[in-house]
Amino acid sequence: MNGIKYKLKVIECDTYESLSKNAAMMIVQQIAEKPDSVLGLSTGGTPVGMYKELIKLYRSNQVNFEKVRTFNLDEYVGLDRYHPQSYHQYMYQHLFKHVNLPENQRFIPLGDMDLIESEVNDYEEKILKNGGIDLQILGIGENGHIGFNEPFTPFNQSVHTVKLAESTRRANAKYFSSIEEVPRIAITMGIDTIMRSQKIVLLISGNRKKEAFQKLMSSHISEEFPASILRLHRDVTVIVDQDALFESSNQRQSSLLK
Ligand SMILES: O=P(O)(O)OC[C@H]1O[C@](O)(CO)[C@@H](O)[C@@H]1O
Repeated sequence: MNGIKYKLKVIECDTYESLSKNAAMMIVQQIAEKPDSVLGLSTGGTPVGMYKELIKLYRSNQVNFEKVRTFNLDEYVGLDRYHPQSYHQYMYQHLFKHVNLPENQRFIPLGDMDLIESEVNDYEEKILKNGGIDLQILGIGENGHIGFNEPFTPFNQSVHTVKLAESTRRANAKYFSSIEEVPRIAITMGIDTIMRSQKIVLLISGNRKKEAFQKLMSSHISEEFPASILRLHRDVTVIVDQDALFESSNQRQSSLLK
């Protein structure tokens, strides 16, 4: 990072389907250019459509994962890899079981409580040993978190454990039977790990993310809003759908008409 603020490239999509297709195509293009690419992957609701598109593209022979390596951003601490809400299971269900990505080329941090201390160092080291991330896919939390880097996480952190914000636990409670079941701690790539990726693609979808998108575009950089650091990365593409745009197309239309 050299302190220079870069312009974020923004792709506005009419629908979530179009956002998902655009994101999947960026991955396909990356793998076409570099078949042994290292991809950084994210979970949550937003990239589900992107994974569906990737599977379709794989089935129609438009992408080959044979040499690809993947590193996921984060995992809950306290859920083992077989827990249905673990990100290990998420990745298996939404992508890995459908494509030809060899098992020993997929990496997700381990959330097992007894392994967590060594995992923090091991995971960062594995990313470095694989040459770093070529293309990192990100989602964003309503509070601006990327990975599980909650507001006020120091920008210079590598892989670490984090106490989840209550708002994040509430947002993710829909995947569990009750909020009490949502883990309180997670392991995540740090902001520094993310910023070392060659390219970053940030997906922003839905009404709930309007404010986050607006703050991101305001260009003020602060640890209070973790995603604001992306301004200091030279190659970030934000793919946003209509629902998350802070001005609805009607509003834009009427301001054009004035
Ligand atoms: O897409 P969602 O479900 O809103 O999640 C937003 C972000 O929060 C996380 O679930 C926490 O890491 C990310 O994986 C995701 O990018």
